Amino acid sequence: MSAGDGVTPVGRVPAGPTSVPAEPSGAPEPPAPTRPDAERVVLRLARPYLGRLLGAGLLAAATEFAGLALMATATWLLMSAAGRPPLDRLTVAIVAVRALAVGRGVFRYTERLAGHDAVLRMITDVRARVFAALAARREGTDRRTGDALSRLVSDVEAAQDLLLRVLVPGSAAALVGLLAVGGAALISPPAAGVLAVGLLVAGVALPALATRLTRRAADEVAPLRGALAVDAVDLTHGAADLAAFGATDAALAAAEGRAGRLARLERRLAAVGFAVDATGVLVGGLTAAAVVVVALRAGVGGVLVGVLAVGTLAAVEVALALVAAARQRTQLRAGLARVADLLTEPAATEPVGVTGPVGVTGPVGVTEPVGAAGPVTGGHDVRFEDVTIRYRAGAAPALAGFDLDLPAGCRVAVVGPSGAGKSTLAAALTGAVRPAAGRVTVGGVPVSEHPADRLPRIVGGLLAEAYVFHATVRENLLLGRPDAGEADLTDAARAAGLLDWVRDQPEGWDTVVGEQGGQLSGGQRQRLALARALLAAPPVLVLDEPTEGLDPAAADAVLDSALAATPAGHSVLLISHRLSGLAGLDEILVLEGGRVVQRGRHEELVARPGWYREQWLRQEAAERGYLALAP
Ligand SMILES: Nc1ncnc2c1ncn2[C@@H]1O[C@H](COP(=O)(O)OP(=O)(O)OP(=O)(O)O)[C@@H](O)[C@H]1O
Repeated sequence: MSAGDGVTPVGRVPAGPTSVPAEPSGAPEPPAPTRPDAERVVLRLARPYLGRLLGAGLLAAATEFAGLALMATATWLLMSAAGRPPLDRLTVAIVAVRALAVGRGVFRYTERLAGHDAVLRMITDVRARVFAALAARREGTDRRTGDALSRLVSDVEAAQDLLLRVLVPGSAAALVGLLAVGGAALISPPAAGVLAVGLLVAGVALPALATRLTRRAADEVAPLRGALAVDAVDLTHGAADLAAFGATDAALAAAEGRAGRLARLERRLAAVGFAVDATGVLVGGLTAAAVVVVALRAGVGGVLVGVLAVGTLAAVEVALALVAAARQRTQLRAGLARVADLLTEPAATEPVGVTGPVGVTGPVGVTEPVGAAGPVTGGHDVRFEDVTIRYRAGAAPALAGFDLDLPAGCRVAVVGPSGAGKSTLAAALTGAVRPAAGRVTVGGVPVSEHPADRLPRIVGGLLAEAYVFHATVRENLLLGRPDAGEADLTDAARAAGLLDWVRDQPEGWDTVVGEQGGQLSGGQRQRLALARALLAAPPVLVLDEPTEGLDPAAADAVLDSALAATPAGHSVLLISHRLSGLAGLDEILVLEGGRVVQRGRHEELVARPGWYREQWLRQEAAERGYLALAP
């Protein structure tokens, strides 16, 4: 990314109705530009399972061939039996029919087993990589939850279908087609020539036609499905706000519009599919008729003509599997392109720990952070050098020429009005946004060069809009440090002012907090997120508005105890609106419009005219008034 390019942080979702009701904002992405190499990217991941896939392909070919041979042998048997020959002349054919009928079932079963075994192994790997890429994505993304979900589920299934529904049956059909022509040539070379033409029409021309007719519509389907997944998330999570603003109908109408378009596209795809299938049946019939005429003219005997006719019908049917494969391939293109895009993004999104356990699911489905194998110890100096961050090209920078030295063990607060750039600072430190100019280093190494699974163990804490999982209090806390014991949980909860509440709950640590902590008050949710950050205790602890939602007295107490609970030698970067409780910090920076306008210790700043002093006096007066009114 060049300096000045817009940077979009990870995990920040444009809030509220902005993204929902208006048709243009929620409109589906334009069809993904097709990547010619998308299939290659996905197939590269299948390499370790090539042997298994090859086996599945051969078994699929054996299944189809057994079916074809069964039809041909059964026809020969029936027609020969009509002439009442001695039974011993039919014995071999009778045994062959039985063997082929049983063999076909066995081949089909083992093919499914081998194919699914290979593909499910591969898909686990692909899903882990896609998940890791989504999780490790540090910049350039404003992907929405629903879209990410859609990538993780349906797009990844495209990779599975590419192998199971396109490559395996497609190559089996091609192989069996060749064998059928070879077999027919043994009876009558001219008839084999006609069969070859019929198979080329069914297996090459028709698939090409199907691809041509459905490509455009198919390319629109995947982004539309992604947009609908986003709609589903917005409509459920934003239901209360939409209702409050009377925007429910508009949002529903927009979503219905997209659903209608998707249905129309799918209908069109189905109609073209039926037409092509019908043409395929016609091609089969015409080819069989032509084979019969040519074979009769070539003087082939009656029984063998019958065998050729039925064999032709069966062979064309096998070749028509290529039409289905082509159709499927067309429909998979957009999904595959989206997966390939994600898997080939530049280094910053390099898959995290794909060789190890990625996103290990905990006891009730809370996903542990990658690499959260215990706290990292040791000093980690943080330095911002002339850092400029711009979210959109041409827009005013969120941070401009920002410098900060945060030696290991130092405690610094960043304060300032709303929109000053405080959270952007934290995002730059955690690698969620990348500076357009300047650099941010931790332990002397630029943030972007830290391995993605290591940085969160050095820098972390309570970030803006911390997520609370639909799990128990214990599980939410253990996310911070999976190996924490009961005493650690108690200490962290006490420091965050959550312990009394936990002890009051009948289920204690096992109290389920609801989706996004919906069964907690705003303050309890904040304390829970703070306790988790304190439990994680990274060497560089970022606390973005740790006391938001707490009343002044509780906020002071929680901030004091949280700072006291931070181990000596660990640095703290505290971001706050409130100026109370900052007296013990080593330095306070006042940000305005992305620039540092004041810096110093609390007692220096309150003594100087400026934003800090004004704000301090205002907050003091307001809080004194609040406390005076409080019962
Ligand atoms: N994801 C984003 N996309 C575009 N602009 C953004 C994004 N996040 C923040 N900004 C802009 O960057 C500027 C700084 O925002 P930031 O969230 O860092 O401010 P803040 O000081 O933390 O504000 P607050 O105290 O209200 O949380 C603001 O002008 C904001 O509109």
